[in-house]
Amino acid sequence: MHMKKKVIVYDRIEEPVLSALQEEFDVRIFKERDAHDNPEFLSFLQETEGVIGLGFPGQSDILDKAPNLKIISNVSVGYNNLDTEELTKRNIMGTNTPDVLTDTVADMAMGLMLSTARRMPELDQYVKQGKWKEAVTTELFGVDVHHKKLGIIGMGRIGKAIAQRAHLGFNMDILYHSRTPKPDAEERFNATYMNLESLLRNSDYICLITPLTDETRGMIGKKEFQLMKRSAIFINVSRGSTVVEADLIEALKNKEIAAAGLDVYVQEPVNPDNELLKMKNVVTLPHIGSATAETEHKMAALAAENLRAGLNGEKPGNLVNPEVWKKE
Ligand SMILES: NC(=O)c1ccc[n+]([C@@H]2O[C@H](COP(=O)([O-])OP(=O)(O)OC[C@H]3O[C@@H](n4cnc5c(N)ncnc54)[C@H](O)[C@@H]3O)[C@@H](O)[C@H]2O)c1
Ligand SMILES: O=C(O)[C@H](O)CO
Repeated sequence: MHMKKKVIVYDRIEEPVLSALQEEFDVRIFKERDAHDNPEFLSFLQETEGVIGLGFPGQSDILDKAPNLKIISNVSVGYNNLDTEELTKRNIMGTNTPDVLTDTVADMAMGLMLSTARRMPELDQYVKQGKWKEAVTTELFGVDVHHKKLGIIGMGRIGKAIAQRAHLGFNMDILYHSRTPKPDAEERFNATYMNLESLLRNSDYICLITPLTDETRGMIGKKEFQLMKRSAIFINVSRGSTVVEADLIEALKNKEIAAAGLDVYVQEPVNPDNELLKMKNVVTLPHIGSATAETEHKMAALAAENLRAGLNGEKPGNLVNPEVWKKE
């Protein structure tokens, strides 16, 4: 009898993609808490050929326990959960889901910027508590977004989609810092390339949207917050660990910056005792940049396509370690 290949769905994958995978493969769903010592997880992992999901810890200690693994298909564009060198060494493919989420994340970055600047969550509470009159006071007025300077750190797919919205929709001046200059962004959004220090000094809004790598880990800390304007509003939609969170808390407490809008945290789910959650000038979201019904579906479908290709001996469209692919 033909044996179905074993596949782990890690954390979750949306329907109807899950049902389709269950038809084709021997699927088992595991959650983050299982990754460490659940004997059922460890025994299934021994025989697993493919993993699909969110944030599977693709590091050597887990890979040692997965001798048959061929592919880890992330349902995310970020792949900081994967040790790509280690995967390549072991001939394991890693894939991600770029492009399909770009506009959704950029919409959310603009939403965070607007809601932080115009204090929307705070005002929402006043209205719902019947305190309309108390809400309409100069102390609770926000600041303008339009015609201000937006500094984008990481002018990639999402960075450019943010620049498009901010420049064409809100008449913002775009400053940016990236590994290399992006002539297309300069042409389309009149964006100005700057070193990090100049960007931090000159921006009214700073939006961080780089991947998390060895280079970007902690790239915004005490020194960087001190360079920002006291009126600056800081938005992080990248990964929590691109920022030194303790330094962000200090900068907000000491009024070195005005406010922050955050979708990501060093620890997720964020610890309820985290001081950021107690600050009125911080708008928080639970890492939902790409989480709309439409985009979740597109990401799940693309990740399943990558998984199928990898398990059928074809080259997946979104390899994050392309050097692993060798034609026989
Ligand atoms: N909050 C969310 O829900 C959410 C959703 C999607 C993506 N993300 C994050 O956004 C990241 C970017 O996604 P993308 O599709 O735009 O990726 P991308 O690869 O198209 O763009 C990343 C950009 O960052 C730049 N960069 C890399 N290292 C840098 C450094 N050291 N200094 C300055 N710039 C640097 C690159 O040059 C590139 O232009 C993802 O890796 C992920 O971590 C978060
Ligand atoms: O990287 C991404 O796609 C999102 O942050 C979901 O993890």
